[in-house]
Amino acid sequence: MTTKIVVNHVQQSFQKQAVLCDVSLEIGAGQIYALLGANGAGKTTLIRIMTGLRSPDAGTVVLDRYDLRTQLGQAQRCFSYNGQVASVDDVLTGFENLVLLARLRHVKHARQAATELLAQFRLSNAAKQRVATYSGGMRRRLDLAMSLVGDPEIIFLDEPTTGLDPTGRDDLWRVIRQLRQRGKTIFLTTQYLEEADQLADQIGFLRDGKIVATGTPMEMKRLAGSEKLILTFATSAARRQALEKLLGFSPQSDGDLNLKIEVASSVTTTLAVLSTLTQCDIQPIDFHLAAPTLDDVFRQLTKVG
Ligand SMILES: Nc1ncnc2c1ncn2[C@@H]1O[C@H](COP(=O)(O)OP(=O)(O)OP(=O)(O)O)[C@@H](O)[C@H]1O
Repeated sequence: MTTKIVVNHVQQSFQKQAVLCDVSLEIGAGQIYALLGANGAGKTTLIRIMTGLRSPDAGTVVLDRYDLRTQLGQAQRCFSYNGQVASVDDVLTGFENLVLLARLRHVKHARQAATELLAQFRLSNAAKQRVATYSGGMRRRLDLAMSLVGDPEIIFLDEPTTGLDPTGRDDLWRVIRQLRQRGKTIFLTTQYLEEADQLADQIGFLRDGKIVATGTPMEMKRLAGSEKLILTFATSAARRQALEKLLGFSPQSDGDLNLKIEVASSVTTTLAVLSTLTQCDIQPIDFHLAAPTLDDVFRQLTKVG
């Protein structure tokens, strides 16, 4: 796989306060990379550096083979940046916004390109409406459509679904997945674990100015440990009794009525646990397997760090 984005040992401080200490990452062509981090972790700072809007104190960024320090002009032609603040003009219609930008970017057949983008983002019916009348979700979709004018290879999205309702968010996720299917390379920042889980091929956790963990959503979840078998009992007395009988499985109490058991091999352990309980005539009223979530990874990273 060709590498599209390389960030090498980037550092950035503001008033002697280090925000990015040493950030390196690589993203392959056609991949979605989600950078996760809490408020103020430095996500926007990194995206601004990766798009040439800010020069870092140290380190380099290469986009599609172009080093931003020396080839910013060439690099700018291959990416688009969609920031947290919408870049659309309220007074113009959706169509006019797109045509204007297409002409500024010297796109041939600007009107046709605008019409196609409106259709792709399910905005054809609103094409002739002023943007001031659009809902938040429609504005965000138009904003994303704007960032695709000129058909860039690399797309940067800074917290793309912040402020959207669940329908607007699902819409945007669908569009982002379609872009990936068309071979676009996407770097997005998010505070939402679920968003990273749903969209990303690679996830990076930014904390204390560093990427403290990186991997696929599956690898990240493995970092949080194995699956857990959750057993629920009708009374706390039954739960206590079960706890004594299951000591060999290292059960942990989880609330008043639940027991939690880590299972390396889910089927074998679940069968063994249930068979032990049956032999002792103890019946749980419910049981289920819980896969680790990215929340667990966050907790794990906080514990380790
Ligand atoms: N131009 C600047 N001058 C001084 N401090 C700055 C500047 N830009 C960012 N910072 C500081 O750097 C830190 C990281 O900010 P940044 O906006 O990159 O975080 P973020 O992870 O994007 O946060 P959020 O999720 O809230 O958008 C913050 O403490 C912020 O106040």
